[in-house]
Amino acid sequence: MAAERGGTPAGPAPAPPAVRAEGLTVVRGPRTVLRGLDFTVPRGRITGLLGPSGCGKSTLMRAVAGTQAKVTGTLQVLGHPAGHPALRTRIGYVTQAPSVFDDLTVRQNLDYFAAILAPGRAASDRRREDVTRAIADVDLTAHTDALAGHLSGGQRSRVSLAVALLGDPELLVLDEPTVGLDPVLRRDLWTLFHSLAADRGTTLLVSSHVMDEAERCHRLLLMREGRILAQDTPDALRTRTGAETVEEAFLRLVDEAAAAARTTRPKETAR
Ligand SMILES: Nc1ncnc2c1ncn2[C@@H]1O[C@H](COP(=O)(O)OP(=O)(O)OP(=O)(O)O)[C@@H](O)[C@H]1O
Repeated sequence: MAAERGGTPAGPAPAPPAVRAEGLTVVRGPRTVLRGLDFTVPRGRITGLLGPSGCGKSTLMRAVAGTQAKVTGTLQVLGHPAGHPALRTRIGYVTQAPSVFDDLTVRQNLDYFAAILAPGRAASDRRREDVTRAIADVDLTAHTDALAGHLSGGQRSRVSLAVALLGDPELLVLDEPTVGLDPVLRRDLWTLFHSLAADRGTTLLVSSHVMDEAERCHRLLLMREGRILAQDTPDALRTRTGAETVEEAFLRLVDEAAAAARTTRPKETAR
């Protein structure tokens, strides 16, 4: 089990979060897509980013991965400002669109990216081990020599995930990794995510718009219309709202937010 960094002999001090955002705001085109978000992502845990389509999940992930323009506010990632060059090899980011070469096999795709991460003849044994392990991690060993262009959509996204796992990143940012997968593969991927967190100490930020995946996360960021509605464990969210499921808790929080907006609006317009 990976040790949490930052412990002291007097007692374990809580490790600083992997991601800390304060007043995070993103403008895309004419729209303010993220509106002053404050949140943290704890290290070595799985944080689920959940909310309806279009609420800003991908934009938030792009900001954390350092690929989003027009980001303001504070966004610290693994102790650096998001997008810092020192973060390039420490973050694995998988977008919704698989980025693989269709005319290469699964192994050739991974060999290519492994050679960028660890170039040179001296690293060739390590590269071979890393590639074989990453292919096994995503359950594609039977397809090692298949052309990526001949794989299904779900298999191609798993090749992208394997590429992200190659460098053993400290932070994995996964945008809807289970979309289009059958229930068995979804379960297997969640098992992999839990073993990455428990055995390798990896921090995972995983988005989904399927609320039943919320139960598989250690912690949740619930989003709606560019804002964070709540951040807590699934248990705490259910207890706080008196709901039986995270989906029901989400709906109650939406109603609470709408009621709060109704009570503040007359005062604002009365000025
Ligand atoms: N390139 C762009 N220019 C302008 N607005 C954009 C652009 N891309 C996304 N948006 C807007 O930003 C908002 C958030 O989009 P985003 O893709 O982050 O949402 P999401 O929660 O990830 O959605 P989904 O679950 O459907 O992927 C949406 O309202 C979308 O219309």
